[in-house]
Amino acid sequence: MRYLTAGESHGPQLTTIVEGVPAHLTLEKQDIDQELARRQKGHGRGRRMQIEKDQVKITSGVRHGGTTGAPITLIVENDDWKHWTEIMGIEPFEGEASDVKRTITRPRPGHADLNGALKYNHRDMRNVLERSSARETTVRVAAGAVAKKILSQFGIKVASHVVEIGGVKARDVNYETIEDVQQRTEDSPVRCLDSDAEKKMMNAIDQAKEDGDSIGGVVEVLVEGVPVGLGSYVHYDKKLDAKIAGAVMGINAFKGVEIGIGFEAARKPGSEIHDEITWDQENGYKRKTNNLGGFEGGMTNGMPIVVKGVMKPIPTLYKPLQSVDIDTKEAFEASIERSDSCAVPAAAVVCEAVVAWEVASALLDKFGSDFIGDIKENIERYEERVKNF
Ligand SMILES: Cc1cc2nc3c(=O)[nH]c(=O)nc-3n(C[C@H](O)[C@H](O)[C@H](O)COP(=O)(O)O)c2cc1C
Ligand SMILES: C=C(O[C@@H]1CC(C(=O)O)=C[C@@H](OP(=O)(O)O)[C@H]1O)C(=O)O
Repeated sequence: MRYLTAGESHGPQLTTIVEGVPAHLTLEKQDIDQELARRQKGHGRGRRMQIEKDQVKITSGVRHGGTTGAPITLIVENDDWKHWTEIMGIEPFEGEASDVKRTITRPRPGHADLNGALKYNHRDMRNVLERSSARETTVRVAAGAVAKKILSQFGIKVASHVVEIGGVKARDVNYETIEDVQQRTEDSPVRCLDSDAEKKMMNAIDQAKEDGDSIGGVVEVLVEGVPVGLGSYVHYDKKLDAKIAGAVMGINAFKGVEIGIGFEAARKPGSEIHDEITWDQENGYKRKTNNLGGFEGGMTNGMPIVVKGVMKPIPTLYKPLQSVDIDTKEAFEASIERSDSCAVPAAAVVCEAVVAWEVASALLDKFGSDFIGDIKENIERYEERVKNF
């Protein structure tokens, strides 16, 4: 599967074209809207999220609630667009050219503004921020919702939770089932499983906001029910753990990825890290532990996939950092755009989407991608062979 996205943060809409989705997958608008709504929630978001009520329009590739195998076009309109038509100057606007006084000439440290302006020769850095904005993650979540729907056909479940915000760490990351994680995180304003840490995280976000500052954190994505052997060791660009790492790093403001125990592996001997192999008649091969987060040799090993991503603090600060005006070259405080003070809970949903996408793509690479019924049969046959191996 592949997808492209297009659209500006304050333009009319975001669009994605998703290609390679098997035919005869039941896909309703609601499957996507519920993921879009999850992405909009979370303590610490700015005023923009009160303006938007993200809903998808499916304009191709789906008929009578089922996919046809043709490219699927997904559109999310920006409700805020009506306030930005003059500044954006996108057709069919027929007024004067954009008001030059609204030109952005003071780059924000930590955002794409200055590098993008230099690279593309934009003297108005709005041309950069409109596309570098994480508003684009709406349609990545929409594409991820399609991936999740594919995975759900084969009993593969995806969830995420927030494990750290602004230095406050969740202690109780124990959970019974993946449904338990899904339920408890939906009930939490910061998507955290530890209710003590949840309150401290909310306080940290409120404090950052009061101080005109921002904070980041760590999210964890879990994928359960994955067959053994997705991805491959035979070539670097077939390793599924590497693809997942790339997808997570591709999320705006993500600065690090861990698979399983990740960086902790540097501090422990092999005897405490590697997951011992067992076998029994009923279940076939299993692991006693899951330190390596479901991967060996770039392939899934049948254990749950466990991926962590680190999000840096939001760059736009109400207490701005020093910058330089690109017109006058004078030192200025950076431009203040309306902003989130913490978007880690929302980013967890984005992280889920991009991981689901990579896993679903690897699944279709292995088992075929034309008709959902053929894929089911292929998986059943494969799982039988693996069990009796
Ligand atoms: C869900 C989400 C919301 C974000 N909201 C903001 C925001 O309100 N203000 C801001 O300056 N950056 C925000 N960011 C981060 C910027 O988009 C990001 O830092 C920027 O694109 C530069 O990319 P980089 O941080 O990956 O280098 C957000 C990121 C995510 C994932
Ligand atoms: C719009 C979203 O996030 C935006 C991401 C973002 C950025 O710079 O990344 C800046 C803010 O945009 P605005 O200035 O319009 O408030 C966020 O609100 C969204 O997540 O849907």
